Amino acid sequence: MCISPKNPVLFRSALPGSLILRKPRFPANSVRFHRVAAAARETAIDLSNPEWKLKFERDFEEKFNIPHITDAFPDAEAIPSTFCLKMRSPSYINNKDRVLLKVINYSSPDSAGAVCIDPGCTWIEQWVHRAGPREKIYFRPEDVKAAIVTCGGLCPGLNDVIRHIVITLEIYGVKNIVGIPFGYRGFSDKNLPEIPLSRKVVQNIHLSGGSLLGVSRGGPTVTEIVDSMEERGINMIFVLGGNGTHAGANAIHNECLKRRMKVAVVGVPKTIDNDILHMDKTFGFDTAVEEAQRAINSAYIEAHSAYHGIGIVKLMGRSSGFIAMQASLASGQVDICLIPEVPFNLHGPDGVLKHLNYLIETKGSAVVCVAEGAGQSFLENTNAKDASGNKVLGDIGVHIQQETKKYFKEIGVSADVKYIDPTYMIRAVRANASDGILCTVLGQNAVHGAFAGYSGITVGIINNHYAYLPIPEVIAYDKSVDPNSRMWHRCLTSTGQPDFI
Ligand SMILES: Nc1ncnc2c1ncn2[C@@H]1O[C@H](COP(=O)(O)OP(=O)(O)O)[C@@H](O)[C@H]1O
Ligand SMILES: O=P(O)(O)OC[C@H]1O[C@](O)(COP(=O)(O)O)[C@@H](O)[C@@H]1O
Ligand SMILES: [Mg+2]
Repeated sequence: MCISPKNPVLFRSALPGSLILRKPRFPANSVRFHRVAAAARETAIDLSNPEWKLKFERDFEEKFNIPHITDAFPDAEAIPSTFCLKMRSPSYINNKDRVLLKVINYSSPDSAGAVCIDPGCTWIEQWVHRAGPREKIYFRPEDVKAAIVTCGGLCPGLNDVIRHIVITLEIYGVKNIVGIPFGYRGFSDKNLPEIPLSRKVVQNIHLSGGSLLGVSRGGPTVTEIVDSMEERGINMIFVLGGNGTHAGANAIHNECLKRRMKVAVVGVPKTIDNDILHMDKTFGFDTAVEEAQRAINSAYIEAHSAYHGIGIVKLMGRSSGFIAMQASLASGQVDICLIPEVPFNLHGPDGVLKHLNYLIETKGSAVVCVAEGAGQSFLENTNAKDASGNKVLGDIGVHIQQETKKYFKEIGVSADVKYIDPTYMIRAVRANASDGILCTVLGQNAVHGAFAGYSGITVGIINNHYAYLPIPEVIAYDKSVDPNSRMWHRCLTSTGQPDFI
């Protein structure tokens, strides 16, 4: 039966024979109204003002405006673009071109996944800046010293992005291109020399995973980084990293402005967790999902071939379960998908373990896919942080494995439990074809953005189009799986799992 948001929910638990009355854990209406209220609050919209829609759209345009060199240097000279292709002259993007951020016109807040500004769910246009080459540029290629730095954890596609930044810079005519070794650390560690980059150096780097430049967490302060940039004469910097790296990039941009340095700081979002706001996806995510399927398939084969086999796979996702959700959906072999956004119990009548027993009784085997950030409340909180200040997580995969073994022993049912942790294997692979294309376009657009004179921006794919966004807007908070979204519900449809609360 269908779940009505208006009533308590009657639905059949996956446990045999039990028809139970439950309140929906995510009462759709209240969540949606909460979202309406939150959106209105966030934008300080006075809905009683008849002009509120116009005002919202104007405020949005302002918020998503992308900082330009001329904001601080009104006299900065614009010259005709030096970006030229051998075969033909390129077509340019007009600075006024925009990409629509939200493309669904929800007719009511009850509509699945609806995010509304007002209770009537009025259609509001939210436009962001279109990425690509501009006719006028604000840097003379011969005056440019461009640097590339890759920070945070590894991610498939880093080399592809580096490669295309270098190739595109050369097409503009830049000769002085360097890589900063091992993330922000390379700015302060005197034992780590710059890596000279050219088309020749980067020609084949996309054929392997990892980063040609190396990565790191932690490192120097923003002041030290900008001191070092000043010393080295860097006036264009491409920063590849996640939310932490982008917070750093934005601080670098602000510090450069404070020092009146004419520098373009451009980010390219990198995280297999896919937790960056507003974009369809970040590069490396598709590859990670594809690779994760291999681990899930192995867990399935192991579980399916064993008597009462249970396969458990842990996938990355510090605070968001995108990889676990998408890999579960893609594989079609997962019975239970656990993500940080959706609380669950292991024990008790509605817990995961009881359901595992049901699966063993009915199917003979089961596969669990768990995101690393899920179920952290079951584990000891050590308060430990990594060098970047990220919380060090406990191993939920090991915990579920141990609890599963214990549980089946206690109830006297034999169970053959296998645990696979493929996390670092997934991160280290080279980008697949779709990520390869994404990386190519992002790398090229990062260079176009810098030459166009933008700074403090990042580049992303939005509704299949490429856009520039101001950094603060993409890192305001971590993007996470919406438990009310169609995608999570599709995942639940695929696994057939009940609520574990
Ligand atoms: N709020 C911040 N301000 C400035 N730099 C930051 C900030 N957060 C993280 N960083 C720096 O960014 C780099 C990468 O951050 P990290 O969180 O490890 O990875 P990611 O960028 O993938 O989220 C590290 O060198 C870290 O010191
Ligand atoms: O062992 P490391 O290098 O700290 O990486 C672990 C983390 O890297 C990630 O894959 C991605 O994190 P970043 O986006 O911060 O690089 C997380 O899912 C995971 O918690
Ligand atoms: Mg991060």
